[in-house]
Amino acid sequence: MQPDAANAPSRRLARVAGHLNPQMKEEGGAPALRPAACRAKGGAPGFKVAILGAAGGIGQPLSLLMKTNPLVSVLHLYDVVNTPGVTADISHMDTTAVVRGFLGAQQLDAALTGMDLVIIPAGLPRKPGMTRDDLFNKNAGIVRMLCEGVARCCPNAIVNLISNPVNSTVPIAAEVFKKAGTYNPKRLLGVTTLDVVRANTFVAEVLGVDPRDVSVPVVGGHAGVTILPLLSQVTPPSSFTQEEIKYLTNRIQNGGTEVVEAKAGAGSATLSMAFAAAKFGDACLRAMRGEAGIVECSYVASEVTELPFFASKVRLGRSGAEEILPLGPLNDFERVGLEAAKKELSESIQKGIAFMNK
Ligand SMILES: NC(=O)C1=CN([C@@H]2O[C@H](COP(=O)(O)OP(=O)(O)OC[C@H]3O[C@@H](n4cnc5c(N)ncnc54)[C@H](O)[C@@H]3O)[C@@H](O)[C@H]2O)C=CC1
Ligand SMILES: O=C([O-])CC(=O)C(=O)O
Repeated sequence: MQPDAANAPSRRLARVAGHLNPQMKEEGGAPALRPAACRAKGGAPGFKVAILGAAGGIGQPLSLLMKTNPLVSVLHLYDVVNTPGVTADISHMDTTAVVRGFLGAQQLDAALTGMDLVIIPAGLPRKPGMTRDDLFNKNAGIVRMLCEGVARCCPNAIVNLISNPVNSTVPIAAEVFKKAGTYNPKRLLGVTTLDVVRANTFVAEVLGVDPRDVSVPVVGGHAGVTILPLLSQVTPPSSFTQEEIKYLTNRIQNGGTEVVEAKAGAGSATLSMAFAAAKFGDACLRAMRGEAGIVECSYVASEVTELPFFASKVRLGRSGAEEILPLGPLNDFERVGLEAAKKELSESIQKGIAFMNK
């Protein structure tokens, strides 16, 4: 080898070094790679996904799981703390997605620009003794600010909203998008997948079968009595005693509280939630790619009941929630549950809308 050649900077290394994110370095963070220059070689281009609240209890394992998703080509990790470390760590995983970190409000727009899917687990979690609604005062403002960013920078992105109280934060997000003139109800999806994941698990335990073979529709909303599992519609078709129905309904409705109490002040469900959000995010991406027949439960703008938002089965497509499926036949127990769910949901929806219009 010529001495000159040995001393010349490697073109390949220069390419990587040249793509350090100077903003992250200025703020004392670890360097990150610019996505545009670092597209996966050979594979399909994939989707650009942002996670807002990526350094949190849900955000970190969710970032890890989305980094393993082959449909993701670029993964933007945004938070107001700790993204340099999380980004450096996750970026070393030898999977396709290129990871880039963004820290603090001044980098929100850069995090969101060009995104196809935005997943939002930012906000405070519950402690024992709190309801999800007790999080409203803190999380409403966070969701508003982040959704204003979505409206500015990626108005056509599909949004998966996790931050609690979901029953109110989804209406808040809808109002933000309406005010910005970017609202498309198909693109705003409240994540209730954890309720379905729990329902599948608990029902499978009772039936003594593999939870992967069980599918329980869970409708209504995402808090207490608004979480309404439709055990009469479980697949494969299964019958339950009245005692089993009461036990399962109660356990599914209070699954979040079960975890909050077990964690005894250290937060709420994070790992199972990350699993559920990754599952739902993957379903959205597959639908956006054109895969047909993808049906998931989600809390969306809806005409299934008289309420403006309701969780039910939705058919996902290229543009998000393309069809809201009807509830199907309910038994007497479920009809009573539906009335209780609607009463509480109505108040939570109004609270969200009022927050945006005060
Ligand atoms: N939809 C659902 O099924 C579930 C929802 N949740 C909700 O998800 C939320 C997050 O829970 P955890 O991850 O356990 O909380 P966490 O406190 O561990 O993480 C939240 C993260 O959000 C970040 N954050 C705060 N303000 C922000 C802002 N303005 N912009 C960007 N990031 C910001 C924090 O810095 C933190 O890293 C909570 O509201 C919780 O109630 C939790 C479990 C299930
Ligand atoms: O219970 C909480 O506060 C978190 C949550 O939404 C859940 O685990 O379902």
